[in-house]
Amino acid sequence: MASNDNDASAADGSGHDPVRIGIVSVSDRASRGVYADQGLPALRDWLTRALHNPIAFEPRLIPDEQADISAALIELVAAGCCLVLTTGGTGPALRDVTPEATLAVAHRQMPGFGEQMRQIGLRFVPTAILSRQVAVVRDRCLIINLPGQPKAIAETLEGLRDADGRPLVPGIFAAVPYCLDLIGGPYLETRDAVCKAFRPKGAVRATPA
Ligand SMILES: Nc1ncnc2c1ncn2[C@@H]1O[C@H](COP(=O)(O)OP(=O)(O)OP(=O)(O)O)[C@@H](O)[C@H]1O
Ligand SMILES: Nc1nc2c(c(=O)[nH]1)N[C@H]1C(S)=C(S)[C@@H](COP(=O)(O)O)O[C@H]1N2
Repeated sequence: MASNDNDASAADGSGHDPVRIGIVSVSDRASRGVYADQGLPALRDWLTRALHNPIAFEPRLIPDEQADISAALIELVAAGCCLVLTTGGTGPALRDVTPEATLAVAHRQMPGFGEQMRQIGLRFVPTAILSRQVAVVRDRCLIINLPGQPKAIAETLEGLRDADGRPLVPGIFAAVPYCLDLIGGPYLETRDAVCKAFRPKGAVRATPA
């Protein structure tokens, strides 16, 4: 049974729930300034395009250090984030520890996300099989690992469309709003042109006027 007990009206008067979202870029080189971080802008851009909800972003740029990543995730959940998206550090290299850091703070695992993310990735690159990305729930927050390639962020969230814009492989974000409903989070509303969220009929709320 979906529990939408967070029915607070939006601060912007739009009728959409305001949401706080953690965005975490995990990269040794970007955090040292060797190259400019593209992870946080890509996450911010995609979420802003995809959601009607007013978003307060909580950005973090951190090196591939397991303890630092876990600490950031714990802090973001405690700060009231309903969703945290990480990018980077999911591969098999010895410095890649984002999945371990995420599992260390998990209350529950959500294996379906990892399964689907690798299926999507394989439509773009054969090396998607190397990504160990996971998704977990901590308290009322969903935490999802995305790969580090900046282009992989939209690919994974949005999926793949044919030349006419019809979905070929559903992106994982389609399942995120209903997941948040079920764990007591805010009601996310997506822009269908970017990502059509799926909810069972009984869980769909009337559109704000
Ligand atoms: N935050 C980022 N900003 C820009 N490009 C990135 C970022 N993170 C990763 N990339 C690019 O994607 C590639 C694969 O990402 P991965 O997370 O495996 O990084 P990496 O090779 O471990 O290096 P680093 O942790 O120093 O970014 C990188 O080699 C880099 O070209
Ligand atoms: N959609 C998508 N998934 C992808 C990729 C990509 O380009 N697009 N790159 C893959 C590669 S090359 C690797 S090594 C793994 C792990 O990447 P990470 O260490 O940057 O997280 O993600 C994979 N998943």
